[in-house]
Amino acid sequence: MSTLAASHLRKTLGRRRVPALDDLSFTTTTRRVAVLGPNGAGKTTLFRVLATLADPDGGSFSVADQEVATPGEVEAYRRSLGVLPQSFSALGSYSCAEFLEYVCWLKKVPRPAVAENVDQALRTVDLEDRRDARVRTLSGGMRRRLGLAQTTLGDPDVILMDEPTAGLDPEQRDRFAGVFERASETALVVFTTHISADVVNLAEEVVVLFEGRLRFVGTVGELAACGGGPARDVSSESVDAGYIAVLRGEGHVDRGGA
Ligand SMILES: Nc1ncnc2c1ncn2[C@@H]1O[C@H](COP(=O)(O)OP(=O)(O)OP(=O)(O)O)[C@@H](O)[C@H]1O
Repeated sequence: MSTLAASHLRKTLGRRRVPALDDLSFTTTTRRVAVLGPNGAGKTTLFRVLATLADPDGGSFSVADQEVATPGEVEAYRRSLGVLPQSFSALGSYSCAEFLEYVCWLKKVPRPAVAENVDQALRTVDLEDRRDARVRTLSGGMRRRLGLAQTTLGDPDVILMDEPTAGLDPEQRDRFAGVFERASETALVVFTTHISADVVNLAEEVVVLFEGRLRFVGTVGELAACGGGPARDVSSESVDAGYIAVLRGEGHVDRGGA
C-alpha cells in the first residue's frame, strides 16, 4: 500500500519558462515520506499535484501501483485521500464537531458513520474536550491538530500535509508527532517541511527537490550519511549536513522512478 511513484512529472506555473516540476521521477516505499527543498524548489507544486488540486503538464504518479490519471482513477483516489494545506483556516464560527461533520459530508462519509468518525478524529488529536468549542477560540497548535483530525476522516489510505508543523512551539510539535505517528499506522503520509527535526522525528524516507528536480531520494539515514557520517547517526545536525551536501550536488540519488 505504501509505494508512491512519480514518473516524469512536469508542471510550469503562470508564464514562467522555468518549470516548477521538471521531469520529476522517484519512488518511495514507506508510510512516512518527507519532501524537502529550499524555497521555490517545487514542494507545494508537488503537493498540489499529488492532492489532485493541479494537473501535471506531463507525467503521472501512482499510489500502491494504482495510476492516478484518468477521471475514474482520480475520483477513486480522492475518496481515499486526506489533505492538510499550508494555510489551513477552518470555518471559525463552527464548533470543532460541526466542522468535522461538514468535512465528513464533503468526503461523502455515509451518514450513520459520521458520529463515530468525528469522535474518533477528535480522540486521535486529543481534542475531545474541545468538541463544542468554536474553531476561532482554539490556539494555533490546537487548530493545526484539528486540521490533522480532518485528514483522518473517512479512513484515508493517503494523507498529504504541506508544512504541517510550521509555527508550532516544541510542545505542540511533540503532540503533533504523536498524532502523526497514529495517522501513519494506517495511511501513507507525505509531508513537506523545512524543519530537520521533523525529518528525524516523523519521516522514514526523504525526497529532496531543487529547482523542480530530484536531488535525492532515500531513507533518513541515507540522507544523513550524505553529510559524511555513518547512516545510523540520525540527528537534526546530521540530517542538515546531509541535506546541505545533497543541495551542493555531493549526495547521490539512490532510487529513481520509471
Ligand atoms: N502561481 C504561480 N505562478 C507562477 N509561478 C509560481 C506560482 N506558484 C509558484 N510559482 C513558482 O514555482 C516554483 C515552485 O514553487 P513552489 O511553491 O512549489 O515551491 P516550494 O518548494 O513550495 O517553496 P516554499 O518553500 O517557498 O513554499 C517557484 O519558482 C515559484 O516562484
